[in-house]
Amino acid sequence: MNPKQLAALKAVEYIKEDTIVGLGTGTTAFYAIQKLGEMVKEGMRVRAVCSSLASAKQAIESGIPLAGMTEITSVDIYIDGADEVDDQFNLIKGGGGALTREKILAFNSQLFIVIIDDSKLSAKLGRFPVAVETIPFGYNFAIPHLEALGCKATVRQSGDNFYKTDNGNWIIDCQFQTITDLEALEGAIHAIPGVVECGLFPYSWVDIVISGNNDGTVRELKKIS
Ligand SMILES: O=C(CO)[C@H](O)[C@H](O)COP(=O)(O)O
Repeated sequence: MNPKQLAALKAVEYIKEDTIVGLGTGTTAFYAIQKLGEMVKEGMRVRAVCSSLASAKQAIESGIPLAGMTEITSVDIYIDGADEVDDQFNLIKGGGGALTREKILAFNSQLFIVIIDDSKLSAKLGRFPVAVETIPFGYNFAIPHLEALGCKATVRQSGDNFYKTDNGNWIIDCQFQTITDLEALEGAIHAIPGVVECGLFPYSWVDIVISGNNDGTVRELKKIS
């Protein structure tokens, strides 16, 4: 079994009967959705909210009922991958472009479980670019302000076009050096008009990180504070 699948299978053990489950996006979350689909087929009663149209499609095809968005204001558990995780559990997410919906679910979850493989671990964040979602009108205005914060900013492409998020927006990938103060950087990015959200997730939102390894082991990490 690959390390992402190991982490995902461990995480779904936390899902309880009759709960609202937030389902993330990406190749690691894929395995969690797949397993939850099997659990539902075996009789488990849950309803899901997904952080992307792709994950919602997979959930529906796997037989997982979706919750109506007008019915819920929080989720019991949210399981999702990450692109980079530091010692304190600060995260960079958004490699799959779903950061805004992911952030809404993470912020509004009772239990946020991050599933990764060991290659995602860093002592300090900064290896992976920070995705910044902007409305199309604002993206080009935002670039110099983002670069003034110390990054190299690149608009994400999909073939010959700009990559379009599920919210109809563009993404600017911002490659920083080491990120020393996540909250200050997040605040500065949010202050730029036209920015919808960015892929920085503070440690205080994260409850559990589960990481799989190529050697077939999986572990729950301890937060270093
Ligand atoms: O943030 C994300 C999508 O927006 C993903 O969780 C992140 O990119 C990790 O993806 P993967 O599990 O495929 O490595």
